[in-house]
Amino acid sequence: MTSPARTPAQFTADLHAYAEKYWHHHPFHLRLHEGELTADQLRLWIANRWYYQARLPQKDAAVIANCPVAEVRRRWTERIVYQDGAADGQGGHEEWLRLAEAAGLERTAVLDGSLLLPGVRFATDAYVDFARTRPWTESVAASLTELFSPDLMRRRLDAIKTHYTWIAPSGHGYFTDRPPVAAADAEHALGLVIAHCATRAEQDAALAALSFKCDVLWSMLDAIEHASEGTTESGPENAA
Ligand SMILES: O=C(O)c1cc(C(=O)O)c2c(n1)C(=O)C(=O)c1cc(C(=O)O)[nH]c1-2
Repeated sequence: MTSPARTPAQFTADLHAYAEKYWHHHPFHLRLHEGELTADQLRLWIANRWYYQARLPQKDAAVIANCPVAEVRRRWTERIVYQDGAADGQGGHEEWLRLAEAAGLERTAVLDGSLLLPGVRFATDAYVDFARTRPWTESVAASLTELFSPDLMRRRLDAIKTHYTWIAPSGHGYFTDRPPVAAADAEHALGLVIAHCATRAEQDAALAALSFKCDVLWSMLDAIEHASEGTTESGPENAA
C-alpha cells in the first residue's frame, strides 16, 4: 500500500529536517567561523565559490525554461537579475568579485577559472544539469537549502569582521545584502513546493532533490578542504 500524502505541516517539517545535512556543519565552514583558515585557504574558497555564484543564473534560467506557470517564471526571473544585476557593475556577482578583490585576489584570476577545482566544477555543474533535466518543482525544492543560508551568511560575516580583518569592508557587501533576500526567496520557493508537490510521490521527489542539493554543496567544500591542505602560508595577513 502506498503512503498517503504528507500534510503541509509534516511536509514542511520534513523539508526543514535537511538542515542536518546542510553545509553549515561542514568542517571547512567550522574552521572558517573559528578564524582558523589561512589567507590562501580563504582565497581558495572565495575563488571556487565564485563558480557556484556564476552558474546560478544559468540554473535559474533552466528552472524557468521548464516551468509552464507564468507567475512562477515572473518571480523566478528576479533571481537572475539579483545575481547578474540590472546593469554592468551591479548585482550579487559584482559584490562577490568585490569580495575577491578585497581579499587580495585579481578579478581576472577569479574570472578565468585558473583557481577552479575539478570537484567544485563537477558538483556545481551537476546542480545546473539537475535543473535542466528534472521537473521544475524538484529544482525549486533543491533551492530550499536557502532556508538555512541566512543564519550561515550572518555567522560568516561576523567571522570575517572578527578574524579576517585583512579583508577590506568593501568586500562585505554580498553577505550584508543577501540574507534577507535569501530568506524571501526561500519562503517563496517553500510555498511553491508545498502547493505543487501534492502527491506522496511528488513530495518524496522534492525531498530527494533537497538531499541531492545538500550533497552538491557538501562536495564543493570537500574539494576545497582537500585542496586547501596543500596551500602554504603566505603574506603578512597570516601573521597572528
Ligand atoms: O553562502 C552560502 O552559504 C549560500 C548558500 C546557498 C545555498 O544554500 O544554496 C546559496 C547562497 N549562498 C547564495 O548566495 C545564493 O545566491 C544561492 C542561490 C541558491 C539556489 O540554490 O538557487 N543557493 C544559494
